[in-house]
Amino acid sequence: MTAYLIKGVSVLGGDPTDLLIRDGVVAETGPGLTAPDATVVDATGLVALPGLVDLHTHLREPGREDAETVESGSRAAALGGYTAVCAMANTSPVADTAGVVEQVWRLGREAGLVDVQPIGAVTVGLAGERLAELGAMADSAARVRIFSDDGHCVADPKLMRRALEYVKAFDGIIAQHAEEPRLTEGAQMHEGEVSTRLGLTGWPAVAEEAIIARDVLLTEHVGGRLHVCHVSTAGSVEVLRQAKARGVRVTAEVTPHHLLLTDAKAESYDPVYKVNPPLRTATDIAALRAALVEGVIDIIATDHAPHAVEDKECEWAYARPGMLGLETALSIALDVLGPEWDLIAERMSRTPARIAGLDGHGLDPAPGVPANLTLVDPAARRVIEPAELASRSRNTPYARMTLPGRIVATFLRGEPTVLDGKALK
Ligand SMILES: NC(=O)N[C@@H](CC(=O)O)C(=O)O
Ligand SMILES: [Zn+2]
Ligand SMILES: [Zn+2]
Repeated sequence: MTAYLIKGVSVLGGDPTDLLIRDGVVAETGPGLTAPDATVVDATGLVALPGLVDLHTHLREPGREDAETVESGSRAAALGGYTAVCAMANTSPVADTAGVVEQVWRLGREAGLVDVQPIGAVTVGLAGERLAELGAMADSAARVRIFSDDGHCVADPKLMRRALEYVKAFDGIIAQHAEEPRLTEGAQMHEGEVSTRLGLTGWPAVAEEAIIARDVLLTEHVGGRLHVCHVSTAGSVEVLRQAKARGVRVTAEVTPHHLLLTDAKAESYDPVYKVNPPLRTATDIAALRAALVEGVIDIIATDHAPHAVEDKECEWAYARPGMLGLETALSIALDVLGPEWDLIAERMSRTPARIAGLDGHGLDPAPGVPANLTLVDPAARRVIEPAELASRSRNTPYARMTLPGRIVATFLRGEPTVLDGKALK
């Protein structure tokens, strides 16, 4: 195994120092290190962060390998500074058995670019009718601990209660896509002034808030663990604030796009802006940003949702919801939060690693710690070119935008997956 000597790097914004990486771990830190056998990486001006961890990624394999594969999504993740991603279960076939989650887990190991931790479905086929084999997925080689019907809401309160109860046996988490289905029938975008003007059917904020409120109460009742996916409204933040004040075991994520883009984007009728939950208002964005800083929202998760051209470049009403996220998330976080490196590490690495129970991830570089880390050039600015993304899909909402920050290198257990901004596999 090659040793790497990273010279002149700022760990989380601190004074320049050196990091020696050997045998998969950070062997030594401090200024002026030497190691004749090591490959030197000049990291002058770069910031080292613990490798990013995404709790919410769609990799599309098995079933839609034209949109993304475990390998292409892993490469996009590594280029985005990630060392671990949790793969959502809405594949085809659905990841609702030990066999499918083990397949995804194995494909992740073979790609070897990030740790791929499969999420299991809550219900068979995401149909919301009966519980999937949660125990078998937990006992499988993939050791599933997070279960989600993401893409669909577990709308039946009795099923949701049983799922929360069942996974307590192994300290599992139910990650909910909070969308009351009856309140969002035919919905195309956020229900508000813009939807009224455009004449598009609205997806009201209360459809999200009502499910979060219900699930928080169910979680409190059974003493389980709930994670709320892609929180998008100011009202949801208030529900979460109250729940946390009462000590309910609930965590929540916000996506980069919900921190930056508003429903006004729908005025273009460009389906690249169609997403679930929909882009909301500037008031919601302000509340989400404040909640993220405060910790009412625990993490940033990408909800990276690749879609093939024919599913996205069509009329708004027929387009699938979802947008790419892995290769731009850190830039959006820098744009929204500024160079608050400790906060970024907390919300994009340490806390998601802790929630998902990913040992060896989310740890600041220090002697003896597994070398899962990423090097960022905070001074760089880059223009997003969809054709240059590693994802198999092109549905980024940031096309031709200039964004701050560039991932220069990513290390997974001491081996570079990205160097000089290029993926090594
Ligand atoms: N976010 C989306 O708009 N789409 C996701 C599903 C989901 O996260 O709900 C997808 O799988 O495409
Ligand atoms: Zn969802
Ligand atoms: Zn999703």
